[in-house]
Amino acid sequence: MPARSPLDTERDHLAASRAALSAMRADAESLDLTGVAPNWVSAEVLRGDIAVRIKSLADLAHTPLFFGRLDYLHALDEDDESGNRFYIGRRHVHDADGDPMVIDWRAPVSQPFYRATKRDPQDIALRRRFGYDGGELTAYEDEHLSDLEEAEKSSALLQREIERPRVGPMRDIVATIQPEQDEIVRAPLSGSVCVQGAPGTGKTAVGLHRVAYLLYSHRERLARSGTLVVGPNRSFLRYIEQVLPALGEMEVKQATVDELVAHVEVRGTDPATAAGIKGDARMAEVLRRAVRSGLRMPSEPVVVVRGSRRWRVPVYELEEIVRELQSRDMRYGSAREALPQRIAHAVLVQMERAGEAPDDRVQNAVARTPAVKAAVKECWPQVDPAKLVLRLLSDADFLAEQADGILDPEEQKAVLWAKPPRGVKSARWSPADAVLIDEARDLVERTGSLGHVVLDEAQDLSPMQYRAVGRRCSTGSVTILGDIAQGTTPWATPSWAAALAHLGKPEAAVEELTQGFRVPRKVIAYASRLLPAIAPELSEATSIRDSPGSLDVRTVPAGELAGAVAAACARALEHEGSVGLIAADARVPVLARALADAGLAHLTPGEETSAEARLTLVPASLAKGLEYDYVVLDEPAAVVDGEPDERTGLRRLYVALTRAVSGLAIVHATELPEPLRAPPRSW
Ligand SMILES: Nc1ncnc2c1ncn2[C@@H]1O[C@H](COP(=O)(O)OP(=O)(O)OP(=O)(O)O)[C@@H](O)[C@H]1O
Repeated sequence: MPARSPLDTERDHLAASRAALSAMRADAESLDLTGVAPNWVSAEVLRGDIAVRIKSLADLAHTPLFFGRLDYLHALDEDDESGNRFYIGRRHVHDADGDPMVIDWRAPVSQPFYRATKRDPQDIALRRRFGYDGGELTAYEDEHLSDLEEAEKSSALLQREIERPRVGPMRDIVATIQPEQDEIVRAPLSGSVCVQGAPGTGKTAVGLHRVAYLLYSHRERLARSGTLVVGPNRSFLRYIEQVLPALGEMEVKQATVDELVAHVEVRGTDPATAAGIKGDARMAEVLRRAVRSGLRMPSEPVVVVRGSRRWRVPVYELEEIVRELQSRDMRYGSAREALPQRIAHAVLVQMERAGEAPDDRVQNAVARTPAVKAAVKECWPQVDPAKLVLRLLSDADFLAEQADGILDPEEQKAVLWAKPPRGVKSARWSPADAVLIDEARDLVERTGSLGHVVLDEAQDLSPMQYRAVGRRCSTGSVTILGDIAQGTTPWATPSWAAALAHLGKPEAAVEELTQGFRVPRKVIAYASRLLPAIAPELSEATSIRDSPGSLDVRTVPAGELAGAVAAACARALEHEGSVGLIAADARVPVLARALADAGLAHLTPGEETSAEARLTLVPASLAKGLEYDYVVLDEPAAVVDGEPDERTGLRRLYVALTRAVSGLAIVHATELPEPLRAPPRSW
């Protein structure tokens, strides 16, 4: 028999691991729950858990079960049967004896796969990467990390994975997480991390893998407290939603900031000035005052009648109770709940002095008497957060009182409704109003905190929005991902220090990612010409992609623009992979018609690209976070003009210029914005 090649041996291990995974699944499916759970509720919960486990044990034919191997120089544990060789994959697989066949990428033993270098081999003799074609193992590549003779070389498999055309939703990157990314992924749960990174440096990917890592390392704690990924809009969330399930994590919630604060129906918008003021952190103080504006000192004593006796709590004593509650760092609603008990306690003290021995039940009964209730209503009225904000935005005198010394008269005028609505239901609430209501709610009743929140495209939030996200992780931690240069709201944060302060996590470490995985060299160099105008403090991203990429800039006569753009899309579609046509929002209808005239069907963002439908028409306002193999960019000057000021316009353009994985074609009739006028460098 001919000797088996190393590749054959690895394929044997793959086949054996697959068989072991099927056995694990069969085991889970055959679990008999009869008599295990004490009641039907627990039985249902258990059944649900098992269904999730069965699903997570599915063997996805096209997803490699392992993508790497580590041979340690020394066995990690003398008694450990598994020795010093580990296969690294998306999930743990063990054989019938419980011995590991594949180790989860998140386990501590897997860490050197991502971090070990020749300079710091971390006790690794061999790191092997596997190449697959579909589900088939076709290649491997070795690095002998402890062999100083072996020259360091860049990995062709890694490069191939990074250059692979992208169709469909975002994929995981477990096989190729880079050392600087891995440090963020595996940062401890207790600390909050803020990542500044140029376009395509893997911020979103890193954030999602971090959640998966934290869930693995702190499963029970986070299962109880919950985890959440916050993204800029639904189409973005749809683009990333399959990454965590592919990593075996089905329970992570996703939401936009607007969805987090959806206490009222949002049907309106604000002019930029009003939105800016409503999003300003000073509004938190205005609301704090407004919530407390109904507090009054008691005007009459409380008289409680029980049997033949009357008990009287004098005004000065009631005042003391109210003052004491006011001085405490308590939510308005909790203090309101405590007040009747405090008054009842004062009655109880009198009863005890008179020789009675009342117990808790008596105190509760006294707290519920009409006299006590009336006093509470007078001194500490109930606050409905939406009604309060409604009043603040419609009643000029009330606003003036609450905003005195905080907002100047011009600012007050800007936030007041021109025509006050009749009630909460009929009001045309804007997104910024909903955030104000959320703040007011939190002043009344504490918002529950999750264990960990990932906030993506964080540069665009207003201070009030940061506060809304911050209270959802007040006792947990947060991963903040963003790029100051891509801030396109009028209130985009000027610095991460400011954002972190509003989030309530000023101590978070700020890390920077600079290696770009998406945008080819030629394209990122061209886009980076905008940096001095939009974020002079940031350094240009480097591209770790080998290919320089293609960059084509064409000028056409104004009357021919839409047709030339459609033709550029047709040319892009000749290549493999996805195509995104990005244009100023206002130009989308014209271009939709031009595509139809050219016989090109198109999708809208959020609709999944597939081998048959590969062209998406993307309004510039929705391009953030997305990527396409080929991008056709329509009329850059229109993208800039679509924004209220030039800096925001150039930032929007920077986002549009940095969505391409392989090639970018720019078609324009109007002169290009100044930094882009000189022709691109040839490579
Ligand atoms: N280590 C890696 N290996 C392979 N691909 C990677 C790696 N890191 C990132 N990528 C890929 O690079 C692309 C860009 O990543 P991602 O969208 O996370 O970047 P980003 O920094 O969030 O970009 P943007 O600022 O534009 O939102 C994605 O296709 C991602 O899968």
